[in-house]
Amino acid sequence: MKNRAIEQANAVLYLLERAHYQAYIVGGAVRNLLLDLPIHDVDIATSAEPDEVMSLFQVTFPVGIEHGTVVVRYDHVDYEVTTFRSESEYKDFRHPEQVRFVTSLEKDLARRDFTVNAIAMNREGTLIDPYNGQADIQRQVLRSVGKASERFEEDPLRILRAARFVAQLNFSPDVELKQAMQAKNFRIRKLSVERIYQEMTKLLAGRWAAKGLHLLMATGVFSELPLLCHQSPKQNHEVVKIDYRECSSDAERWAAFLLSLDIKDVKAFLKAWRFSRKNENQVQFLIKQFKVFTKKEWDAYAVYQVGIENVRAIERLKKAFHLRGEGQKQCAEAYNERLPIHSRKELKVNGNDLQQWLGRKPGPWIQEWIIRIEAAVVKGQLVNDRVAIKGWVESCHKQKKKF
Ligand SMILES: Nc1ccn([C@@H]2O[C@H](COP(=O)(O)OP(=O)(O)OP(=O)(O)O)[C@@H](O)[C@H]2O)c(=O)n1
Repeated sequence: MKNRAIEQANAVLYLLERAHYQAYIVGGAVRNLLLDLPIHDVDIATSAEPDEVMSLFQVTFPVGIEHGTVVVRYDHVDYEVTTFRSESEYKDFRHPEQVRFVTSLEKDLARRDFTVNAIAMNREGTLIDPYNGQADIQRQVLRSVGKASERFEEDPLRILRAARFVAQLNFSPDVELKQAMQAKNFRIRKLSVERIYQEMTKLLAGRWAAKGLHLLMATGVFSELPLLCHQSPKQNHEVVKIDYRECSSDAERWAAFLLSLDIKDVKAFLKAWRFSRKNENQVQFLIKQFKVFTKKEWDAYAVYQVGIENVRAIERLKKAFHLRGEGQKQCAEAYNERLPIHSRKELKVNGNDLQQWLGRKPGPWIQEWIIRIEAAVVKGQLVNDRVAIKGWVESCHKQKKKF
C-alpha cells in the first residue's frame, strides 16, 4: 500500500527508531489508508518521552506536552508525536486528567475510542491490530475498544465521534455501542459547545450525514444537543431528509440544518453554539435569502444584490431540500451574464459628480441617488455612461421625481 503521506511520515519513524525508540503511525491515518480515503494528518505514537522527542528533531512545538504530545515539523510537514500513554480520568472531559506514560504500544491502543482507530502501523507497513479493527473495517462496523460505556464515561465527545464516523464512513454501530450511546446520551451536556460544534460540523460534512443524524436521534443524543431539547420529534426528523451532499460549505450545511429544524431564533442559536462572526453572518444571510427565493423567482436586480456566489449557494440549498429543478439556477446564471455591472464600483459616476451636477452639499441623499442609479442601470433602464446618467439625474431632479 503506497501512500505519499505515509512514506513521508516513515522518515520520522526511522529517526525515532534510529535513536532506539519504538514508533508507529496510529489513529485516523491508518484507518483512512485501509479505507483508501485521503489522509489529512499523520499521528505518531512512540516510546520516546516528549523531551526526548524534542531533542531529536530540529523544529518542534510543545503543543500538548502535558498529554505527551509534541508537534514535530519534518520536511515541511507537521506530525503529532505522542508518547505511549494510558489514561483513565478526563478532567472537564477535554483532556485526560491522569496521563500515564506506558512502555507498550498495546496499552496505548487500549485507551483509544473505536477499533478502527486502534490500529498501528510500523515502518515496514506491518499492522498491529489487537482489537480486530481490520475485520470491523471489512464489515463496516463501528465498535468500541473494550466497554463502550466506559469509553464514553472517559470522554463523552466519543458519543458524537461515533455518529461522526458513521456519517463519514457509512459504518453501522454495533449493538453495544448503540446501547451505550443511548445510556450515556446525557453526558454530552458536560462538553464544551466548541467541541460539540466542531464534531457536528464534521458530521454534517460526511457523505452519509443523514445516517449519522439518524443515529443521534435513535439514541436520544440529538435532543441533548444545546438548544435542541424543546424541538418536537417530528420537526427534528426533518433534518434527516436533507441531502447535505448538495451543499458545498459548512455555512450551507448549517443553514440547511437550521432551516429543516425551523429554528425560530436563529441568531440566539448561532450565538449559543459559538459560531464565528463570519460564519454566523453567512448562515443568517443564507437562511434569510432561502426563505425569500423559495417564494420568489430571480430577476436581474435580485441576482445583482445577492451576488452570484450566494445565488448558487441558495440554489444548492434548494436542491438539498429537494426543491425545484435546474431552471431557476439557469435563469439566475443568465441574468448574471447579462448584468451591465457586477458591483457599485463599476458605476461610471460617484458622489462627487452628483454634488457637482445638483449643486448640493454632501449628505445621505448621495447614497439614495447612487442606489437609484445602480438599480436603473442593473434593470437596463439606464446605460452605464456618464452623459446618460447625468441627463437622467438632471431630468429626475427637475421633475422632483419620487422613487
Ligand atoms: N476522544 C478521542 C479522540 C481521539 N482518540 C484517539 O486519537 C486518535 C486521533 O484523534 P483525532 O486526530 O481527533 O481523530 P482521527 O481519528 O485521527 O480522525 P480525524 O483526523 O478524521 O478527525 C483517534 O484515531 C483515536 O485513536 C480517542 O481515542 N478519543
